[in-house]
Amino acid sequence: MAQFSLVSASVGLITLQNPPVNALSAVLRQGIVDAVEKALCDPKVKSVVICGQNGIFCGGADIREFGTNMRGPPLIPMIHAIESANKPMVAAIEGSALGGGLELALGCHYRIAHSQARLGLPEVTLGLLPAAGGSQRLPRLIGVPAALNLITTGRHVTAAEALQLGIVDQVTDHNTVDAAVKFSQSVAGQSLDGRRISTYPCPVQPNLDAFFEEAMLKVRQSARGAIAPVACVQAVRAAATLPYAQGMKREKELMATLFTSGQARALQYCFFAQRAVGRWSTPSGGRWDTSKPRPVHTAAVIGLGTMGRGITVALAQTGLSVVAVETQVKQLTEAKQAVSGMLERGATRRGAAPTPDRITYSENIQAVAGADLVIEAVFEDMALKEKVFRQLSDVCKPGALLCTNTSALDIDHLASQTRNPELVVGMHFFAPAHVMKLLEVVYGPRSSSQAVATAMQLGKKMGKISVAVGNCRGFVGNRMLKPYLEQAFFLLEEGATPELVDRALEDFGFPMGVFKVSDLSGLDVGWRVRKADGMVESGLSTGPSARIRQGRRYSPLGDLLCEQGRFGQKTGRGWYLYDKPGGRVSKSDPWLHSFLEEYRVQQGLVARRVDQQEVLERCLFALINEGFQILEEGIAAGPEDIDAIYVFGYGWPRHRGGPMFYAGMVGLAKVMERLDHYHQAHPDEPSLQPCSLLRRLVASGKKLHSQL
Ligand SMILES: CCCCCCCC/C=C\C=C\CC(=O)SCCNC(=O)CCNC(=O)[C@H](O)C(C)(C)COP(=O)(O)OP(=O)(O)OC[C@H]1O[C@@H](n2cnc3c(N)ncnc32)[C@H](O)[C@@H]1OP(=O)(O)O
Repeated sequence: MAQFSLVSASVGLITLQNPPVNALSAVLRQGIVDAVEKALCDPKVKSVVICGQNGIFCGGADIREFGTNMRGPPLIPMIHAIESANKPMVAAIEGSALGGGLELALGCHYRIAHSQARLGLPEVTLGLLPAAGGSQRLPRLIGVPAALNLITTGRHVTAAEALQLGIVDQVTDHNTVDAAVKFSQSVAGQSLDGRRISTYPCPVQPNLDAFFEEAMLKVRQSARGAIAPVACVQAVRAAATLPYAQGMKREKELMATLFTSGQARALQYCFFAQRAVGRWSTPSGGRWDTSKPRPVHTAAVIGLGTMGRGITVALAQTGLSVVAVETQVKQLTEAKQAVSGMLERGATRRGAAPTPDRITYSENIQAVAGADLVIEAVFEDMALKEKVFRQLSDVCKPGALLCTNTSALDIDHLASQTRNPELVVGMHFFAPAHVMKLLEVVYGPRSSSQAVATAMQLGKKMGKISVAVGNCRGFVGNRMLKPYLEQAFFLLEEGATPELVDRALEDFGFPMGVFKVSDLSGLDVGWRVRKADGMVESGLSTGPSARIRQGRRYSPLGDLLCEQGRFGQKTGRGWYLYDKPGGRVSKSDPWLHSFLEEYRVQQGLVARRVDQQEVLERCLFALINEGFQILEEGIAAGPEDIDAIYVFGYGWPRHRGGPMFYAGMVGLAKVMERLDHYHQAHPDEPSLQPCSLLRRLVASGKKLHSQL
């Protein structure tokens, strides 16, 4: 609802009340309409201030209402009524004014913001555009380039930037409502003719056509198939070229297409999934709302390779004291330099002071004795990690949480090396650890719920999307990646090229195809793992056993490239060719194509035409099938956990909602039917055999996601 009160004898104060973020639900919209009417009819009221309850102006339209039978007064006439009012309407912006919240403020005649406030039109991130006049008013207020930037990226701006851009009229460090009330009194009675943004002409943009052509090109490139950014450009173009009323008509048309699109549903699902993963639970009964995290003031990192350095930076940026341990002197010296460089660059980006003084370096593991939490980030080798955990168990203070940054190894086995296995959890960071948003928090059967809660809370403080997952080989993300990679290799054997496979995946929306990613992260990484698993046979043998391991199909292609020293970008050659070792720009490699042809001949394989649809179905449906298996085993608590992991850690296109959501969009019956089809053709590939949860869901007609 919206509360109306009279303050300072002549100011009508309208307070939006819809916790937690004052989203513009039907009830709140009705409340605003009623309160505005009251204010305008009351002769005592000479000016009006609109503010939000609990330190937040408004988080925008109520996203939960989308896709339902929307009732209540619509936003556009409500905002027009505010703009056309004959008493000054002032928005007092604290906390956030986002989406419909900022559009409401743009309907006001003046905007006063607190210095800590954030403003933005993030609709594009939900698959929409600012369709309550935002796409038409903002360009008129701040000019086309600045508005286009805000609307197509959805970025939030600080109050200082909003002032500089001209979105707000005043910024205060004091009580915003008081400042707005005072301000409103000072302008009461003045003409409002120049204050109604919809009446402004859009500032002239030179070379309009060329400007929008270039903008559209850029947006299409970065959108990777998302339709909302493109519609946002079209809406701003309408603002720049059409009178306001026609621009509004165009805004409405464009919104109508977006509003019911699958992409909007997927993006809005991601918004809620990102928040849902914070409400974790474990099979043993641990829960986010009943488990109290332990306080962490000092954290320690063991091992300062690439991952350890990133984790050290991420911890220091969170404001913790960090003890960083590296037993090799040369590595330690290099790490100190690298970490301070990363901190400096991070500080420059954020406009903050660097924080190297929070880090103490040591060559001795004894230095971690006082830490509340230790993250082991040594080389991915079980024997080495076992040794470190035995040492930590001796050295650390009672109650200290022991975490391992492994990407696949058994957490429970490591816990068994310590005196307090309940204090051991995995914290699987993604490289670069100070940049990537995802953190898998891995609990073993003996991890206490307090240990999980502590790691989850630390992840949140570090700005990560933390997802609690169970203990199995590769956890959730890497476990699902295995069948995806396998299928990509098999497709090469059957006639595809790395270019064809990568193109299909990039057209789907991944920033990089599987072979480009493999070149970037290094082919030797997987090779080492496969060797340790006894999968690698040196040289190329022929005959039926050459491509079978442990009774299932196996492709040695990656091993053969590694034997040639082709490790990807770092050696300048991998699945692609680079101009030099460390080069970033991939080129097709004729050698690789001849190698594949020779390989097929040697193996008696006849190349056939593989199309994009087969690439997508085999790679993605095999990955999704593993996701269902993971759900069935209870390794992930729900589909949102898997989807968040893939969207935030593996480049899954957000506008497709994550792999499990995508499966629902395609239709579970179709996914199962295609898997069955491919499994019949390739009976030696168990990852193509639909798992029993998928079969049961299809048989019962049940859905995995309520949104679908
Ligand atoms: C045929 C065509 C017809 C079309 C007619 C339609 C006309 C529509 C016209 C205009 C449309 C306008 C579009 C919008 O306004 S879309 C919404 C834009 N706003 C946003 O994207 C902001 C989203 N929220 C946030 O960014 C944050 O929540 C923030 C406000 C910054 C607060 O952050 P924080 O303090 O960290 O809190 P949480 O994010 O955890 O949120 C707390 C809970 O509140 C829920 N929430 C937040 N925002 C909304 C919202 N706008 N609607 C509904 N619910 C919201 C959030 O999910 C949390 O709850 P839970 O944990 O249960 O998920």
